[in-house]
Amino acid sequence: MKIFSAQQIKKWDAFSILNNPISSLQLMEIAAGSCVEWIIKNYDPAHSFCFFCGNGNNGGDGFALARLLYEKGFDVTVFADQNKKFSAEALVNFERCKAISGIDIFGFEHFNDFSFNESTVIIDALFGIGLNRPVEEATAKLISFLNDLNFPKVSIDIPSGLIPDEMIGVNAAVFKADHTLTFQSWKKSFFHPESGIFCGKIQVFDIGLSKEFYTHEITNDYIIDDSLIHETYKPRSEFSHKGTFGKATIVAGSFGKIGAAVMATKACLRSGSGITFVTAPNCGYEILQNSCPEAMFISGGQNYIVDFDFEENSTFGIGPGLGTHPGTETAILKFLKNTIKPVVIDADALNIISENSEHLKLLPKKSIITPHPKEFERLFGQTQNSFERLRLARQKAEELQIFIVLKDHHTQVITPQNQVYYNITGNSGMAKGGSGDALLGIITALLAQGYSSQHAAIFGVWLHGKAGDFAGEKFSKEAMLPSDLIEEIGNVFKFLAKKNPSD
Ligand SMILES: NC(=O)C1=CN([C@@H]2O[C@H](COP(=O)(O)OP(=O)(O)OC[C@H]3O[C@@H](n4cnc5c(N)ncnc54)[C@H](O)[C@@H]3O)[C@@H](O)[C@H]2O)[C@@H](O)CC1
Ligand SMILES: Nc1ncnc2c1ncn2[C@@H]1O[C@H](COP(=O)(O)OP(=O)(O)O)[C@@H](O)[C@H]1O
Ligand SMILES: [K+]
Repeated sequence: MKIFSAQQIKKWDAFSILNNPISSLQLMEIAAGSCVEWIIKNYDPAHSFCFFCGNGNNGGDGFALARLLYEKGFDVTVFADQNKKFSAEALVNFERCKAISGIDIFGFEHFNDFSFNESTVIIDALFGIGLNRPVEEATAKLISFLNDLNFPKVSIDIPSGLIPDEMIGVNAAVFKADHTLTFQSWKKSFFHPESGIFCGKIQVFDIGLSKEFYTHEITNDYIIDDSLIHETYKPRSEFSHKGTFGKATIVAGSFGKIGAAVMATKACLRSGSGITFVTAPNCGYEILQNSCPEAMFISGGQNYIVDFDFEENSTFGIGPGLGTHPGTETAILKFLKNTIKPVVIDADALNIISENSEHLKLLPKKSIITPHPKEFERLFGQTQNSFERLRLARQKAEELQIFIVLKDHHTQVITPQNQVYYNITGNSGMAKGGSGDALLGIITALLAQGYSSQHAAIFGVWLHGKAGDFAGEKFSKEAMLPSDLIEEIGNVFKFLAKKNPSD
């Protein structure tokens, strides 16, 4: 799914109104209607709703929603500033609310002495994607007051105070929602940790904006959604043999970190690799042979790797638990100097590369690197926030002609063509040592099976997150282990096969 900037979403609204038999007011009614449906499913009629509506169209959504909820029998109170000019649509919906005697409307100055009750739900319709300057002090006070209230909080379209495509200012006043009900598409700020933290759970409602605009409007930002994965996933042919699905070699482990090699190798085996090798130091021989009997062991040294062979037909995934011993460093750099085939690189292999910026030039074109934020910083330098980090990653992916998998809650896959694919699978149960090792194994297996670097990276992060979600459901986010995630990879493939109409 494409992601558009706020400016593009506004163009999309305008295009839909101009080219379809629908008015701005009708769109607002549809938007409010979709929120009503969600609210009815999630809150029983004993709840009372307090609306905080601004003067733009986000406020208009709020007034329309307040009226529709009232008509469904809910108790509704509205706060708004009648002294400021409303947008045309907001004014119509404000007047419609005002005409209903059962809806009380108060000025913002009364928020402090209003008595909220136990069943209150706060609806934030102060600002939407039209916010174009910092929130004024009085509104900031209101937002801070609302944030301190211990009631469920729902934002309409975007939490008020967030800027849709950019980093928020230091100490910016932002409404902190439990749920964000957004229209038509995700906004970029939902994905980034500094701003995404304000959104709670996100629901996206299709309000019927023009499909023609969606198809033709150009963007470089995408969500990795189920439909993209279905287009990417290649079911296995029954007329196949182990050679059909490639050779993968995991290069990992050192004394005390053989677990990293085990997890990467297991994830690689579970992700469909035809023939799997693991190059590790001898101290891991028995552990690896016992835990991953399907993989062939190749000795790379005694307690850490000091040498490994370049094998033309194999796809290499290098890094988990290697350590940064000078001997390992020499081996990694020698390997990179001798290979031109794309490789997958993580963890200590990235740390070795980051010691000298010249090493980056050794990365074969179309390689995939999978840094977490700290590894990214070691490789490419410090940035002030995740928006800046992404900008730098775009620049580096293009410069080096590699794919960067920037690991985060919403991992980003950055292509050499300057595209960004945001992942929306995965959960905090994966915030544990070992999850990254599994990701390296998964991506290596996909690359070995003939997926392009782009598809291996995109499919890999989605698969990893989805398996993490399945593991979280089974064991809880607290208790699930990266090993559980690896065991769930099979269920993700079953999920994909079931959704494939040919099966
Ligand atoms: N037909 C449409 O245009 C639709 C619009 N929709 C809603 O409309 C919203 C966008 O509406 P608008 O563009 O009117 O803008 P918003 O309602 O997001 O609010 C911004 C308004 O406040 C002003 N403003 C901006 N920053 C401010 C600040 N810091 N302090 C005080 N005032 C400030 C702006 O000049 C603008 O009038 C969307 O987020 C969505 O909720 C939806 O109803 C879907 C259909
Ligand atoms: N809160 C989270 N939500 C979603 N995914 C997460 C979260 N925390 C971690 N992950 C995922 O888990 C993996 C962790 O990788 P990494 O930090 O390299 O771990 P390690 O090297 O210890 O195995 C990444 O793929 C990351 O996206
Ligand atoms: K809002």
